[in-house]
Amino acid sequence: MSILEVVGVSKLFGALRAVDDVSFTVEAGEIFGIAGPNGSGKSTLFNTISGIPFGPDEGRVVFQGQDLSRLKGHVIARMGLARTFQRETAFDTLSVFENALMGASYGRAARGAGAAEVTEALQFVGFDKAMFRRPAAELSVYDRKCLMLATALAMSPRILLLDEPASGLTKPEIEDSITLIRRIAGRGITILLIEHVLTMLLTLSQRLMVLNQGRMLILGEPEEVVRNPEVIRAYLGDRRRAA
Ligand SMILES: Nc1ncnc2c1ncn2[C@@H]1O[C@H](COP(=O)(O)OP(=O)(O)OP(=O)(O)O)[C@@H](O)[C@H]1O
Repeated sequence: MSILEVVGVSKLFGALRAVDDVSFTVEAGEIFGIAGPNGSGKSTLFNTISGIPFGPDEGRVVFQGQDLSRLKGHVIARMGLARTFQRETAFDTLSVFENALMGASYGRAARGAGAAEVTEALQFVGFDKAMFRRPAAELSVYDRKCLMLATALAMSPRILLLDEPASGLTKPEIEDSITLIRRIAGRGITILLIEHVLTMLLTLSQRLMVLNQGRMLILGEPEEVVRNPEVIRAYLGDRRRAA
């Protein structure tokens, strides 16, 4: 059985169908890539799946056999579906540790887990204990992204939605992120990956879906998808901005 089924999902903002009748399934343990030009509906799709901040207007999202479509974001998180955001979100005045603890209290770890899970998640993404007390405001862009990842991992998710983890990173940092995401997948966590950086998408994704104007253009083997002339012309032609 697929771990995630997205069935005819749409999200409307007034007359705009930001996500328009999108359907796909994700298998347990898969890294599933999502590409598409700016404004094609990628982040809105993540919103509708995670319930943060809203679910779909039409269609269904089924996670491990359960329909998420009408559930609140925190309920979905506690079921084991976590996400990160395009912009690094952190409470600047809180410490690195306190930020990740917030994640643990929002997600699955709230059911009896705490400091141990947070410590493990922070160390897993590369923070040593000396960093735990630093305010998030002092972190570099890369470290803020790592903190967002650790916060999500502290929820003990079964599936993780990553929204542009490589944006704003240098080439070596992108390489480090690729390694880290691989290690996360190695823990058995299924990953949905929105990214513009093709090197990351092609290195990590087992399948790649391209959205355009809210609709699925193509879904398939990544190397074939990015060679598809229609994809190159319409969506990826000016996106090869990664090194
Ligand atoms: N809360 C909102 N209210 C109104 N329109 C919105 C809202 N959120 C997104 N949109 C619109 O929905 C469309 C899809 O936006 P979305 O952010 O999902 O695209 P994206 O593919 O993630 O883009 P990018 O690659 O730039 O992050 C865009 O036209 C956007 O302006």
